Amino acid sequence: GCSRPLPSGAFVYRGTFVHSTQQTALQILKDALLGVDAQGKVLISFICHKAVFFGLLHSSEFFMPGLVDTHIHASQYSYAGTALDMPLLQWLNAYTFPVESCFKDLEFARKVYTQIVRRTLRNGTTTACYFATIHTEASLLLGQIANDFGQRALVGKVCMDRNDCVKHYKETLQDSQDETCRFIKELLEKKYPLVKPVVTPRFAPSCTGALLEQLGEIAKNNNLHIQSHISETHEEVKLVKELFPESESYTDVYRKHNLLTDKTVMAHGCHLSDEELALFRETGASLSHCPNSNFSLCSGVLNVRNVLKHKVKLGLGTDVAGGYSASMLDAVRRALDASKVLTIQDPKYKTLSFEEVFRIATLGGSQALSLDDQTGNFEVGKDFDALRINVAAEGGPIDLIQDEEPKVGLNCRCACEVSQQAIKYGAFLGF
Ligand SMILES: Nc1nc2[nH]cnc2c(=O)[nH]1
Ligand SMILES: [Zn+2]
Repeated sequence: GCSRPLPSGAFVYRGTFVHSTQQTALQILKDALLGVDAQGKVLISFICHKAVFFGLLHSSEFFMPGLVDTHIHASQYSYAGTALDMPLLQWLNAYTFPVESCFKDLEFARKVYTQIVRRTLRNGTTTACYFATIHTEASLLLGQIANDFGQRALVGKVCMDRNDCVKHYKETLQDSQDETCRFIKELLEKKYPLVKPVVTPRFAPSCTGALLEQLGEIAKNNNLHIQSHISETHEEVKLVKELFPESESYTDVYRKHNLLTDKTVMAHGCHLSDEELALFRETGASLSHCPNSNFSLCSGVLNVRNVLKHKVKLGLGTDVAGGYSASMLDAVRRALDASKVLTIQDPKYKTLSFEEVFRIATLGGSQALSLDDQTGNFEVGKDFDALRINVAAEGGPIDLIQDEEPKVGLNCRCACEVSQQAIKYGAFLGF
């Protein structure tokens, strides 16, 4: 509070802050104050009016929480925007596995991983949950690059011991298990403050039951995050039914192998049943909605309203390169489009609002990754993990009509103020 003096090294920002809370999908705080301590933690937010030293924002600027990409394949960036002419299972065999096998070459890996970390940061992604490839050394390198650039990241060495089509791009059960343990151990030993390993079975069709079992054990014994894919296409769901006939559902396959925990994030989930969503809710596992990928590969349309109704944690993901854009701003737009498609099909479907999608892209993502004690909004005690947006930046992508003295009756917008229009259109939709 204000009665206590600010600790040394603390800094107070004054200006407009935009973020989400559990109660309010989009809160806009004008002329507010936020204190940050020397460790970068939010110390006070929007209460104290007595502090003296300010970082003063221009009236065309605002702070918002860093965007959280809950699902992105760093290794697929080199062909983003190409090769989207096939459904998922063919696409994996024709393009993805051959490219991912190239990450045996560390110099190629360094080039692509440096580009994707730099690009996602430039797009405002301060937290990313990455798939790498099956290669331990290259996956460790991705962790190092994220750390060097200061991005918060979960990094997964991909595990797969089943692949009939691109035969050289798979591991033995033993190698997958041993290399996963080595990857986890070596990454943790680096003690990167923002980078952690995530146990990463590619998806059920790429893994034997024995491997899924081992990975569930490893995650449990080390209290680690888990990521994979689920129920992205109908064809994939059918394949999982054939490969795991003893399981009641796709979700049951992961649950049986202890891969559904409150630190699990599963990409897609377009075709999950209500019973499966109930399993997500019970276990605390979350979903990553990747609309660009779902449209680009014609996979399906996630019913976000139904996911939220089941109180399943939900974040947004780019899913590069199934999704062609590495920008979370694109994911926000595509999520709105996906919701509108459902409303077109059924006018009774309640379309997601911009505000709700903003929350899913920030706070929702942090909850989906169980990192909401550190990031996602500007609550006291969290890291000050923020983007400073200037809607009137020189050479920026939008135009705000300038009128220093808006005339009553004319619907003029003044660029000198961060209006609702500037936030929605300027910062998210107008690019
Ligand atoms: N979109 C997508 N789905 C997958 N399912 C298994 N692997 C992948 C992948 O690399 N991309
Ligand atoms: Zn994916």
